[in-house]
Amino acid sequence: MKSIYIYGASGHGLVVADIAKLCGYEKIIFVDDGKNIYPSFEDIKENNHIPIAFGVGNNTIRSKLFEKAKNCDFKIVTLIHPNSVISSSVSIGEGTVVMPNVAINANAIIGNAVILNTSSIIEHECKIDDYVHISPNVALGGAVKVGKYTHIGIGSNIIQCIIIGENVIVGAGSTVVRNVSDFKKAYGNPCKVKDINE
Ligand SMILES: CC(=O)SCCNC(=O)CCNC(=O)[C@H](O)C(C)(C)COP(=O)(O)OP(=O)(O)OC[C@H]1O[C@@H](n2cnc3c(N)ncnc32)[C@H](O)[C@@H]1OP(=O)(O)O
Repeated sequence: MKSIYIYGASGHGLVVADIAKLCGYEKIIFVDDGKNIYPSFEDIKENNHIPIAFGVGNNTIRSKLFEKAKNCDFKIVTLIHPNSVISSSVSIGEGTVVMPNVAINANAIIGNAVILNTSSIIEHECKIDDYVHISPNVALGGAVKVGKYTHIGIGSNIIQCIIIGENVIVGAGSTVVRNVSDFKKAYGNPCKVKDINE
């Protein structure tokens, strides 16, 4: 029986587990360091013959789980929902999850442990760095760049060629028409930009 660990038994983890099943994994084993009903990473770390994927939506936490699994030589799985549409020229990193109805167009580059959530559109030549979360119904125009740890909120639109830095949050339903630098929060239409802790 084909087994997989899903590290993080959150609501997001449930969605990841559904995709894993559609990708042919018959036995889902949740791993969670904070919930006693599941084994912790410490319990499973010697069993690195079973592949692993990540079920945590928080970008910083997901990056730490990814590094832990990598350091213990786990095979890190990239899960792609069969109802996504992906150009053959796209590259997708390890530990990334592509959810239903996602479209990724020509020459886009997607990093490690990224979440491309339901119905997001990643246009041609976009570059999405590691540990990014692109929420449901987001549209990125052509050649948009998104830096590490950034979260693009649900239903946002980003026009072509925009550069969004690292550790940025783009608020739900925002329209981004100018570049956004690192550690900013940007929301509204057109979005206003503030320091992340403002
Ligand atoms: C499957 C999934 O669930 S995926 C997850 C999807 N989740 C998201 O996309 C959430 C994205 N996060 C947001 O949009 C948040 O509201 C943030 C990060 C933009 C702002 O959060 P905070 O800094 O905590 O702002 P806060 O809630 O205090 O609101 C501050 C002001 O901004 C306004 N505001 C907050 N978010 C937005 C937004 N997305 N667009 C426009 N205005 C907003 C508030 O109404 C408030 O206005 P007021 O001062 O006039 O009352």
